[in-house]
Amino acid sequence: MQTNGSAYSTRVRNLIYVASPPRTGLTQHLCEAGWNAYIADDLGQVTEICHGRELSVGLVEISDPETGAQLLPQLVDISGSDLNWIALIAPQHLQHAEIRRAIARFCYDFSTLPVPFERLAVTLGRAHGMTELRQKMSEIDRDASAQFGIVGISDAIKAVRRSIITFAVPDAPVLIIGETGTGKELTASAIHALSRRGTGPLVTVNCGALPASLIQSELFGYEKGAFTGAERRVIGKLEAANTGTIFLDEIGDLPSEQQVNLLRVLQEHRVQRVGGYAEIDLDLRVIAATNANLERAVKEGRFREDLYYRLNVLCLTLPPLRERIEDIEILARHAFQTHLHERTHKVKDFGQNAWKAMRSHAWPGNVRELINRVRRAVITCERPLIGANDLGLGDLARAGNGGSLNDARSRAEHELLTRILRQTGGNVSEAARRMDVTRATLYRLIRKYDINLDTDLEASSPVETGIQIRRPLNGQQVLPFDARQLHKVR
Ligand SMILES: Nc1ncnc2c1ncn2[C@@H]1O[C@H](COP(=O)(O)OP(=O)(O)OP(=O)(O)O)[C@@H](O)[C@H]1O
Repeated sequence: MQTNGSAYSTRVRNLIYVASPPRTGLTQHLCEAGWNAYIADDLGQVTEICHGRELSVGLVEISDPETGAQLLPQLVDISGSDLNWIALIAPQHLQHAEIRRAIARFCYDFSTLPVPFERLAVTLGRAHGMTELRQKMSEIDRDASAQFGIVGISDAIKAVRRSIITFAVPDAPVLIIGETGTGKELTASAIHALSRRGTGPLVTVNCGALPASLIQSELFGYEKGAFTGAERRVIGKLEAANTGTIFLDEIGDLPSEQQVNLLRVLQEHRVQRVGGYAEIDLDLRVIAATNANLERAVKEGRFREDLYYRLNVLCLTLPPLRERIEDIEILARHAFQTHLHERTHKVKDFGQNAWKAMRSHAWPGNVRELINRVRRAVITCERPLIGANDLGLGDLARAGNGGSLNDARSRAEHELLTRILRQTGGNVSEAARRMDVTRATLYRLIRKYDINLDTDLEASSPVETGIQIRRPLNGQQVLPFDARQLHKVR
């Protein structure tokens, strides 16, 4: 039921009034004071009313302290945390500790019955004002916290955004260090876009995804007839990045022979196509990224020291998501909004246990994993609130702290799995052989870590034959995610 009071007010203020039965006098007052009051007497009606409406205040009458204490968290779960609840309660019921606790935890305010409407009107007005203020603040926060498409409010991510601005000005090489999915490519794109080369190309090469035999021609290009099958001249990635930026992802995986060649290009600013004689002048900036410990690779002789120092002029480290838990909510909300148009049901927010699970999860796949989990939940969740199960984190809603031995094992397992899958270009049979597990186990791990072979191994090259997963693994829809928020050429 709805009572409409918009004739008395220039601005519409929507309120939900939960009572069984509703007080006729009160609904009339609400109407006269300019409230659109939606009246509900059970949770089903609350769900229906809350869906798709901009409500600012909830008014709930507690007729029994015990059921009331259970009702309040359910109301907040249905309405989402943006709505301010005000409890109306008889004074004697306030003797029950349970209901006092629930009101303190889940309500914006309360009034004891009978309540003069003038007083209640003030409380309602304040609650409405607070909701509006919060919405405005979150809009402002959202804008400020998403500069260059890099969302986050933690000190660490703020420092990253400051570094991006600083590093965009000079033309010096940048080395970005961070685990998989922490936003290395996004950061490189932002530096490029802000730099004087921003109108030039940004070319990405995933050094870990290319077999050694192909890297040379991929980077340097080749002339017609340079080798069997070279039927025409092909421009390499370095040449394609001329006047712009080349982003060398997974630089630690570059084979040593190519490390020498790259070093020469960086020193001489010139490139020679395979099978060609001409030296082509290059004017480009290099941004490299690694999720491996390059210093250790240098010490162990796997990575050239001179190349390391040439690349590591400006260095930026991206912290893993588990070390900046304060970013989880804003990132999840950002992913939720981004993919809301894909929802198939009435999903409108995250439930309490989803937040709990997200805070407990170790996020071995970092922001990429979070985006993919939220996206999948938005599409598949059939209820108004996304739960931990919809995110595939059901177990964590009950336990987990991110720092346990199991979490560490999971991280190591995930890292190895992604690396091998990249190296094999997504070839499951080959990856299973290298990891010494059966294909069934590999499929299980891929599902466990929510790895999407179409997008998570984006730059992988399908050079090796064998079974390539291009279809859903568990009967669910494949959810590709477009990482390219800023322009680039692959
Ligand atoms: N702070 C952030 N805000 C918004 N989106 C982010 C953020 N960090 C990462 N992402 C998104 O997460 C996904 C993974 O990011 P990106 O590809 O830049 O990570 P990466 O560190 O380069 O990963 P990998 O090492 O696996 O290549 C992308 O979709 C990117 O847009």
